[in-house]
Amino acid sequence: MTIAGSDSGGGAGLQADLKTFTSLGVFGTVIVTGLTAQNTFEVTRVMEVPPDFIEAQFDAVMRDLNPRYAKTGMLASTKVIEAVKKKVEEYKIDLILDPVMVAKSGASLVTEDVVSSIKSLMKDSLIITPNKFEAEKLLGKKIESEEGLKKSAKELYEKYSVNAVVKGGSQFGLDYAIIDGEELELKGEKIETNNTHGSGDVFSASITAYLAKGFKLKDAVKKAKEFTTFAIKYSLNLGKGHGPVDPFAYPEALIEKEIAREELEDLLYFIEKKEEKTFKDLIDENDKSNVGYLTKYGDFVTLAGGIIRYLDWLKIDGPLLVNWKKNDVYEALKRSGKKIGVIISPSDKILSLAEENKIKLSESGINSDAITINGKIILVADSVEELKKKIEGLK
Ligand SMILES: Cc1ncc(COP(=O)(O)O)c(N)n1
Repeated sequence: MTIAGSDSGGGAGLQADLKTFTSLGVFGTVIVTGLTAQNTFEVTRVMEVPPDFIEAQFDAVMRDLNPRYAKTGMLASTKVIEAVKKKVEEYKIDLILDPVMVAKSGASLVTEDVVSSIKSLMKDSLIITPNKFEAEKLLGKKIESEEGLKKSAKELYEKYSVNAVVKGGSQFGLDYAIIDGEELELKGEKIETNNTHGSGDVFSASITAYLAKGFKLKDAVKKAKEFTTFAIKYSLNLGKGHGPVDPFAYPEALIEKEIAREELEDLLYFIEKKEEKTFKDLIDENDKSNVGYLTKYGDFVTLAGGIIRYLDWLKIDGPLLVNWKKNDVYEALKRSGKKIGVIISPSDKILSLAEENKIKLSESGINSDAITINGKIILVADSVEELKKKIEGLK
């Protein structure tokens, strides 16, 4: 469950939470605490949901769907926090408290000073996930170094008897957690991007989802860090301000691998059944893994054996492998920015097509149909259909 505000821009708030839950295969329920008129660079208005209506939402959800874990997002005022506190205690919900105060755009999301009421909610929480700025507010002091960040997690843990993960953001490039007294340093790949709108929401929502899936808190936090890093790595360049992170990047990468598999199977069937004659002389027996597909998430799918000659036939020598070995096909796809490729031996036909400018052959891969690497030619395309046409053109 998420207890959060709506972001009209779609990148943060309950929208980010629900996308995260869905991406991780968890069904999400929603207690809307407020509405924001917001985009990637500004929050023009915040409207609170009346506390009795917040309570009514809790009652409706808990009477029927009864989620065990909930995360908080924007809790705009003391009244809102009090209503949430009452219901979280009544229903004994395990709370992941994300003390959201300011949007990435710099605009305040709370209509008054809510620090002291957030502190009272901390006591009801399983874990809190402040960023550096929020931790400073909660502790009433500045965090200026990595050491200070580490200390702040410890202080929150000791002072409020609550597990804490303090997010260092791009300033520190790492997060510190104290969970059941144990220190944990969370370091992800450093990603240079301004598009981080919603990153905090995705982190707390993914902790919640992993807990709901049965992971222990420490593992849920570690996995959430990976999930969030991926969402930031493939964030979307939308809007004029901080573009949104993409919680769908994770399942999309898995789907892309499956599409790669299907596309390769389609290509191989085509070569085996329809273009055996064209291809027979173009296949070099010594080339293994001579077909491949590069997804937009950087996964390279290939065949262990590739297309081979067996007696008088062409045969497909599986199995399909992901990120097993990066070879000349991978290199050609990287250079050209294309998706699918196959290695062929230089033939008179392809060389004359290149001379006539019917096929663009290059080493650099720029705007090319085929790339030359180590004396080989890799025919590349954006889709299997396009590659089939290119293969037909080699007759
Ligand atoms: C409704 C709502 N909830 C949370 C955030 C925080 O997200 P961010 O800090 O990434 O802007 C937000 N901007 N809007």
